[in-house]
Amino acid sequence: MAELKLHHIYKRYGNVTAVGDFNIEVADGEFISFLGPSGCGKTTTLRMIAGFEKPTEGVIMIGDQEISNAEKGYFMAPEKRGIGMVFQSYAVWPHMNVIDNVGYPLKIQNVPKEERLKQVMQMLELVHLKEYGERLPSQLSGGQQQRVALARALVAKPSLLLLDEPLSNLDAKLRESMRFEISAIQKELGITVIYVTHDQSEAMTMSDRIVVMSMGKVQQIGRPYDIYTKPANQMVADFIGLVNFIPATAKGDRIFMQGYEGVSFPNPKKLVGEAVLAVRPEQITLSKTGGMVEGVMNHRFYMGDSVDYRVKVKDHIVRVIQKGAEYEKYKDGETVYLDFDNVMSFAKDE
Ligand SMILES: Nc1ncnc2c1ncn2[C@@H]1O[C@H](COP(=O)(O)OP(=O)(O)OP(=O)(O)O)[C@@H](O)[C@H]1O
Repeated sequence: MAELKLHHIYKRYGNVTAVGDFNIEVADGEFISFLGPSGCGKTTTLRMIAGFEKPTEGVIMIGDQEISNAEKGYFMAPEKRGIGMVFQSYAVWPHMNVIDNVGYPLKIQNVPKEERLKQVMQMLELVHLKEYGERLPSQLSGGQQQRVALARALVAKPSLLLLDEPLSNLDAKLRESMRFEISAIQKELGITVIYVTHDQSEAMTMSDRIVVMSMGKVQQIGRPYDIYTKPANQMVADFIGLVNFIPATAKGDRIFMQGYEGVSFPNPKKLVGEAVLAVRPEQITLSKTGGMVEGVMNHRFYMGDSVDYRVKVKDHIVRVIQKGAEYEKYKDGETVYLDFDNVMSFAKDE
């Protein structure tokens, strides 16, 4: 059972603030992803939880126990924290077979051989590698090696598991299937997981909540649905999913699309003056006969299950994605009309 709390965590390297004021309370059994572009501070935060980096400020707690308190100068050694970890470079030992690799954490805890083998085989069953116990890592695929690393992290029964881009070395298909396997294992064991990734679809499919980070700062913490449909700012809207930003002006209870003074949307945030409208490509409907704004078909990309259109609307290129559309329905250069649904709005600098 592990609840994890980060309270006003900062990490500074000289005058670089790698992480600034990170706060979260993670519930027992929750799957949390840290998501953000390269250099946003995900790994640094994870390493502070693991105990490989000391926070410059703030407190980290597992359950009721402080594992790090910068003000008091208290810092628990990584091996005492009882945390499991799998990193991007999932070093499995090349000279040990799968059983010995997975059993290693138990061996250093002096667990007797028979008991060790029993626990190792349980873990190998969980990660679907029961038949591979005698093999050396060189006789396994990348995905199988990844699962050995996962089994090794899990065998010590950590209540908190930290995963840092553990699927990044795998091909697209394997990554996809491993997502579901990791989720299933996490649910079955009821462990708390912190998962670092820059892959938004990975975070969306696996997480109970996502922490979106940018430039060392938490931008939003929320359920995947809330992050996607109610992004806190333009950075989050842009990073999670695809989005068109359209300049606009807010007046009273409406926001007017720039260049189309007749086209306006509700103003729930009571913005004033320069604003930005944001609409997802799949929330735009195309038509030949009429709609809110007129545009010219610029490009079409056939994606199999959908067509990805670029439509020139005045000076902007608007991206529209239609599921199940026929590629030939619109021709390049043809006049088309667009209707916008679920339009989001932000202040210009939000
Ligand atoms: N030891 C260090 N000394 C100075 N700056 C550092 C150090 N470690 C990290 N940083 C800086 O802190 C910031 C956050 O780095 P971090 O590795 O946490 O990012 P990240 O989000 O995990 O990125 P990536 O996805 O590329 O791994 C970066 O700007 C990085 O250059």
